[in-house]
Amino acid sequence: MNRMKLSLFIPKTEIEVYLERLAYEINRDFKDRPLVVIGVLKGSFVFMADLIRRLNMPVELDFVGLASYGKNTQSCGKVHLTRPLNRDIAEKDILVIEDIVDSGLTVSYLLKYLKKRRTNSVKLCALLSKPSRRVCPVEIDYLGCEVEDKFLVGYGLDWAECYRQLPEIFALEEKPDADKP
Ligand SMILES: O=P(O)(O)OC[C@H]1O[C@H](OP(=O)(O)OP(=O)(O)O)[C@H](O)[C@@H]1O
Ligand code: HPA
Ligand SMILES: [Mg+2]
Repeated sequence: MNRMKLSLFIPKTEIEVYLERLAYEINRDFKDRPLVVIGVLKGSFVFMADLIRRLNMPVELDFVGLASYGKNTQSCGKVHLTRPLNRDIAEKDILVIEDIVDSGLTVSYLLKYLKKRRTNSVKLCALLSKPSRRVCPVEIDYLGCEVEDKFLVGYGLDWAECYRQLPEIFALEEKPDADKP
């Protein structure tokens, strides 16, 4: 990918509206029930940090590392487990945190992985969903917003490991090439 530009896609103020609503829904549904919140690294870490500080119930955190994009804007089709879950989650209520559900491959892989662990319940919270790109059907229990088919970066989302630190979400777009006819 060359000659790329960033266009603001979801500003901070809008991200905050999604955070408040999602936290409200999770607090309402779980009340004081303790939750094990599992973030999918690396993309979810910024969203997760902001969301958990709005949760009222006792929360334990853990992480699982999954990757399938690398330097591409499309999944390679195979999900790699880069960090396994290092704790027993039997009988626990689990909330999985994703930055984005795109093809659905990552989350489908994870839900299958968690199903083997005799949890009490597993719910999924994602900030973004790109339904037009879905390959694996996924039920998202708590969703920030649906987005169109654009490659997004910032707020934890990367392209080739870059842009995760941006505080807002941008679309990565090709610059019109002056040399092209
Ligand atoms: O629905 P999918 O098509 O599977 O795409 C969603 C996943 O892809 C991204 O992870 P990535 O593989 O880029 O790893 P990263 O989180 O380390 O950036 C993103 O953070 C999600 O985990
Ligand atoms: O739009 C995206 N941006 C960054 N990472 C992603 N992984 C799936 N979709 C995306
Ligand atoms: Mg990525």
